[in-house]
Amino acid sequence: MTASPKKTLIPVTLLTGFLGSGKTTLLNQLVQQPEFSDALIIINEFGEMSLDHMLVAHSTENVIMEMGNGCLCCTIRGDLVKTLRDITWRFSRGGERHFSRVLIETTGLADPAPILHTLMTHPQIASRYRLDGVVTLVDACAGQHTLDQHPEAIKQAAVADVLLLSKQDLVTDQDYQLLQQRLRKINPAAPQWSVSQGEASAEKLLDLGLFSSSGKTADVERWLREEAFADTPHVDKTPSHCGHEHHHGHDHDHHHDVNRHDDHIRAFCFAIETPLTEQQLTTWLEVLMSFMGENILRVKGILNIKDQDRPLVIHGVQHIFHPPVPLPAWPTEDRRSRLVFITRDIGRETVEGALKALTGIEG
Ligand SMILES: Nc1nc2c(ncn2[C@@H]2O[C@H](COP(=O)(O)OP(=O)(O)OP(=O)(O)O)[C@@H](O)[C@H]2O)c(=O)[nH]1
Repeated sequence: MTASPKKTLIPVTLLTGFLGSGKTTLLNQLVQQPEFSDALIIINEFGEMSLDHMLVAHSTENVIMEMGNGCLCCTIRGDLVKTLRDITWRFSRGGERHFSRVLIETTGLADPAPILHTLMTHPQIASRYRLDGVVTLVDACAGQHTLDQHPEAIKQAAVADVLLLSKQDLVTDQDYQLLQQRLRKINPAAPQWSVSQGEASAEKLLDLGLFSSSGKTADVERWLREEAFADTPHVDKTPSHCGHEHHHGHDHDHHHDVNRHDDHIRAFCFAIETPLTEQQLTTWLEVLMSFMGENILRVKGILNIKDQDRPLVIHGVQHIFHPPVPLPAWPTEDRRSRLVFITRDIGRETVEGALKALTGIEG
C-alpha cells in the first residue's frame, strides 16, 4: 500500500471560494507575480457561457476554460481529467513542457472533495501531478451568511491549507475578528491572510503540501500543524495525547445559532504510542472511511508502522486516501503516530474507539 514520493510531479493549487468571494480578482494579481508567471490556469465556470477568463490579465494562451454544462465537481471525471492529461503535450514546445505548475479555479458552488479525489487518486493524474495545496477565499462581508446557508462553503473552509479573507474594507474590525474566529474553529491549522482587491503574496500560497517545490524534503511539522489545534480558545476538556479537540457549539459559545452547520465540525488531533502493523492501519482506515467517510472532511497523519524504520504519511479527503507516502526519515525524535482530523459530527472518541475495537491499540 505504499508509494514512493515522485519528485517531478507537477504541483497543483486548487483555488476555491464561494461565489463572488474574489477568486478572479485574486487570480488577476497572482498571475502577475513571478511565482505564477509560468503557471497554467484552469478556470471552471458554472453555466455555459462566461467571460471570466477574459478578466485574467495573463497571456491567454496559459488560461484554459473548462466548459462543462454543470459545475466542475459533476463533470470532473471527464473534463478535468482530460484537460490535465492533455495539457502536458498541448502546452509543450520542442518536447519540453512550458508550464511549471497548475492552478485550478473552481466554480464557487463546487464541493472541493471530488476535485481533490481526482487529483489524489486518478491513475493518470496522480502519476503526473501532486496537490500542492488548497487555497480558499472567504468574503469577509458575506462570509458569515454564506457559512450559515451553504454547507459547501464550510467544506471549502475545512479542506483549506490557507484561508484568504477578502473585502476586509467592507466590514468592521469586530465583524472581521468574529469571522476569523469562526474560521479558526472550522479549520485551526490553516493560516488566515487578509487580501485587499486580490493582492496576496504568491509565496504564501505555494508549497503548502508535504513537499516543497524543490521536491526534496518533507516538512511534516508545517504540514500537520498539530500545535494549531491547541492554539484556539475553544478547547474540548477531554484530555488528548497530543492536542485538543474543538467541538463547536459549546455552552460558552453564546452567540452561536445552534443550527449552524459548522457547529457540527470537529477538529482534533491525537497520537498513538504503539506502532501499527500495515494490516491494522488498513483495517482501521477502511472501517472509518466506509462507515463515516462522508463525514471525515480531512485527515493527515504521520504513522509509525511496525518493523519499519521510516514513517508513513497519509492524507485523506472524505472516503478517499492518497496512496501513503513513506518518508526517508523521521522528522523529529518523536516516534509516535500522529494524526489530525477535521470531521462532521465524529469525535476523537469515535475514531480512537474504532482503533481500539479493531486492533486493541489505545489512542
Ligand atoms: N470592496 C472590495 N471588493 C472586492 C475585493 N476583492 C474583490 N472585490 C470585488 O468583489 C466582486 C467579486 O469578485 P470576483 O473576483 O469576480 O469574485 P469571484 O470569486 O471570481 O466570483 P465568481 O466567479 O462569481 O465566483 C468584484 O466586484 C470585485 O471587484 C476587496 O478586497 N474589497
